[in-house]
Amino acid sequence: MVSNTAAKLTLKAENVSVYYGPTLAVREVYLDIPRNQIVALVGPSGCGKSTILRCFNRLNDLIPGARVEGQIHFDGRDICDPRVDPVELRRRVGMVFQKPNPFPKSIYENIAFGARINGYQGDMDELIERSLKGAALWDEVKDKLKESGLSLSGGQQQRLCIARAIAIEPEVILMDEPCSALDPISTHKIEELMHDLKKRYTLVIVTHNMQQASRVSDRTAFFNAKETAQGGKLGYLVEYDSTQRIFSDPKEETTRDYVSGRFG
Ligand SMILES: Nc1ncnc2c1ncn2[C@@H]1O[C@H](COP(=O)(O)OP(=O)(O)OP(=O)(O)O)[C@@H](O)[C@H]1O
Repeated sequence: MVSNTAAKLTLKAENVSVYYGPTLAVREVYLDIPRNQIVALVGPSGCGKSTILRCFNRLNDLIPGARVEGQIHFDGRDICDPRVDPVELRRRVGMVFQKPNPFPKSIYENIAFGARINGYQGDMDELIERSLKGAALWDEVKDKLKESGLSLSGGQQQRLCIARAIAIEPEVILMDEPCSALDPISTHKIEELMHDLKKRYTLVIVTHNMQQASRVSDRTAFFNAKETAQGGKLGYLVEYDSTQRIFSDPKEETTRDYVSGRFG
């Protein structure tokens, strides 16, 4: 029988270490990602946040020489198992990147394209409308669906990428610094959208913005890195707890210093 706690978990990283070639980049990470929550990964540059994020949908597979050790449980399976189909995994665990990256196609096609590839057979117009509404973009684009996705503002493009991600009905959405290329108003819109999205999805976000982490996330993982003898950096997870605890009463002094802006 699955325990209550396990039933509420979406993803669970167990003793995950990632190498790039011979170099260990981040070591021995344990992280539980609860369903319908937002988890923020924070920490100074090079501590391995993006590397860990990419483990959750096996995007590191696409980096030559990258190797992941340990286990990541998703829906009762270890997704690091080579028998798991990474394409199907990425349908269920979608990704939104730092720089908005719409396809050079119409707004409509930006969403229809992925849906078709994933075998969507329903009413495409209805899917486009539902996805754009889900990404809080419909009202702004409903009269120009045939225009290029690239004609939109940066913030609108990022919401188009979110619409594209949710059109294929993932369970988890990974976001790697989704607002770092956006102005404060667009950032605010995306943050509001995240609150809305977590009713249906589980979100894991990497952010350098401590205020953003404290505003949007339920749980925060603080990573740090130490210098290695070879002059590189080795990332590790310092502390993972409710966001409220990490920002008000963390266990570790380095966490307190980082979230209050004293280093990094
Ligand atoms: N494709 C790659 N090839 C080789 N090394 C890499 C690659 N991607 C990341 N690394 C190394 O892995 C370590 C962790 O990088 P990562 O980008 O995950 O950190 P991060 O915390 O997300 O950093 P930032 O906040 O600057 O984006 C760094 O030392 C980085 O140089």
